[in-house]
Amino acid sequence: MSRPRVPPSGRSLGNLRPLGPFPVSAGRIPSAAAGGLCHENDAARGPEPCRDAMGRKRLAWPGECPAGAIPARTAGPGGASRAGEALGRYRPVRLADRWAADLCLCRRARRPHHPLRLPARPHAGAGDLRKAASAQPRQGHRRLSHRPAPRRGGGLDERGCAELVARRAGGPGRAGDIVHRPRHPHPHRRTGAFDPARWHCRPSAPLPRGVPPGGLTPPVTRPAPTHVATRRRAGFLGAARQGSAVMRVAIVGAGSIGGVVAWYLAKAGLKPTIVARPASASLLAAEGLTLQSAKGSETVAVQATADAGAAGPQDIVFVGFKAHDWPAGLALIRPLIGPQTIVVPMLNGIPWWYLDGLDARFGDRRLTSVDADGAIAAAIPSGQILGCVVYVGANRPAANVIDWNGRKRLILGETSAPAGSRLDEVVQLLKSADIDAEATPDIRAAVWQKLYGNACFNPISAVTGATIDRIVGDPAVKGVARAIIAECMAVAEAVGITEKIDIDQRLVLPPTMIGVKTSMLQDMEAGRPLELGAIVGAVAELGRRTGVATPIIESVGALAGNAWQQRWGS
Ligand SMILES: NC(=O)C1=CN([C@@H]2O[C@H](COP(=O)(O)OP(=O)(O)OC[C@H]3O[C@@H](n4cnc5c(N)ncnc54)[C@H](OP(=O)(O)O)[C@@H]3O)[C@@H](O)[C@H]2O)C=CC1
Ligand SMILES: CC(C)(CO)C(=O)C(=O)O
Repeated sequence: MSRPRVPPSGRSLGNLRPLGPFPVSAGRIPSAAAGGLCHENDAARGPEPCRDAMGRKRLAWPGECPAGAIPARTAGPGGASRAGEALGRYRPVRLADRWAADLCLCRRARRPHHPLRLPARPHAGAGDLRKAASAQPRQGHRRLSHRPAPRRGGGLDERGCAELVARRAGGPGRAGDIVHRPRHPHPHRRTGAFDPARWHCRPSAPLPRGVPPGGLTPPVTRPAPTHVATRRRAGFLGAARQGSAVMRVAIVGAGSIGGVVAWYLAKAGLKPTIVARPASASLLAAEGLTLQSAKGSETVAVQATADAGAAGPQDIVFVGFKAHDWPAGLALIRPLIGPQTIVVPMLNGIPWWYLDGLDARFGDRRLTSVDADGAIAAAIPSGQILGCVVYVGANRPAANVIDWNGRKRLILGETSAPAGSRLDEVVQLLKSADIDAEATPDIRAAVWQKLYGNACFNPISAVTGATIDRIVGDPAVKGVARAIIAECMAVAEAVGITEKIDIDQRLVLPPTMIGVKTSMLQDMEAGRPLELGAIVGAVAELGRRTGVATPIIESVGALAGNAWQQRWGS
């Protein structure tokens, strides 16, 4: 598999330092009290005017602490030392705020993730983790925790943290233990009080279960088929929880996005089956799936197979293919689909199903830019699809290792049927696995909301090689992005989307987008095909059908395609 080249600057998902005075928020951590959001979708709400400590006007993101309003450090667990704070080594942030932000820290102002420690030096970036990963035998890197920076002045090192927590919790601490933020809403958020019972300490090398040291390929367990009537009565989740019926969940295309979803489902004990090409399937089955983020690195055991027929019909199939992978990948999906199967394509761009169920004025339902010969529509029954919009940032340095930016938001919606219980159940399933899933009554509006960003950032990044912040940090390039969004909005309106956005607000980045390479830039760097059909071609195609001109997005798309050809051949 070709791997993305890590540029000499090391500026990748995890190792970032924006250079210019970008129109981004000042890197404050959103406050819990104000709802602390940290999603790209915050762009839809946009920054709000406020004043900083000097009384100057500035824009702040919803939930963001204005500079003058950052609360003083509270004396809760993990508070940094006063000395460190005075030296400017620590950001005086309440931990409750950090949890509320789900450790979704601004790359520009990113601080170590350890909830008990806020030292000065940035923690290891993705590049460091990769080095560490390659330096260790696979079996030995089940937990590739970030090695904390050496102590400088105040702050606790990892060992100190473990001991402190253990002391507070009244139990023994071990060096290397990782202290996790509480999984559930926590009294700290309201009171700031410390409740040791709520903290988890995990041993340093406990995972994955079921992967023996030699790395055996575990058999793919194929649960006994459940009587459909039973599942219907109990609902999917109900059936799974009763233990009388095992819900069968498969992930096909466990790349960056599919991998994040697979990891969370596996971690939650839902035993998803990953269906992949033989090499990836054996690697995943033998070594597990590793997720690396600012929180650390953890590997879970997964069931993986290249034999979709053996896995058989599933209750839910999540598909993480890129739009152009679908036609070739259908062979892997078909055996997983039975009459009750729900298929969830996790995609950027305009999906092939977009025109299903819309009125006849759009003519042919088929979008040739994404489903040229109608093979996808023929293979996936339209009534069994749940649309899905993905707010996750991830990269895949190896077939079983994912670098992840910490976001795990999926928006799901019915594509043609009215929203109902099956949508709720899939959302609940994802939530039960700690994925931030939401149901929307209008999945097409959600598709466009996300597409406004992808349609400009992805092809521009493929042409220029710029991370997203550098695109909006250059006024001329930002102008191109603005023009592309305006064209997209005109097409969206023509196909019936009434929701409007403020383009300038859409181009003010939330902290998590700083330094992010788009998936299209990652593909460009790795020599993989670009997802231009769904992100550019389909917008232009819908524009043609509705009489809306899209010259800018078509031009940038053409440049991106040409840049790929010059670099990688046709
Ligand atoms: N990456 C990101 O940050 C984001 C991506 N998205 C969107 O999510 C979707 C998925 O993207 P992403 O996860 O990045 O894609 P990746 O390229 O990381 O993953 C694609 C997966 O599909 C597999 N695959 C492709 N073709 C086949 C085939 N014919 N048979 C079997 N397996 C196949 C690949 O397997 P193999 O390794 O064997 O090639 C890989 O596991 C895209 O629409 C993307 O735009 C949305 C938000 C953010
Ligand atoms: C850039 C990002 C994460 C959000 O626009 C994305 O969706 C992509 O990389 O394709």
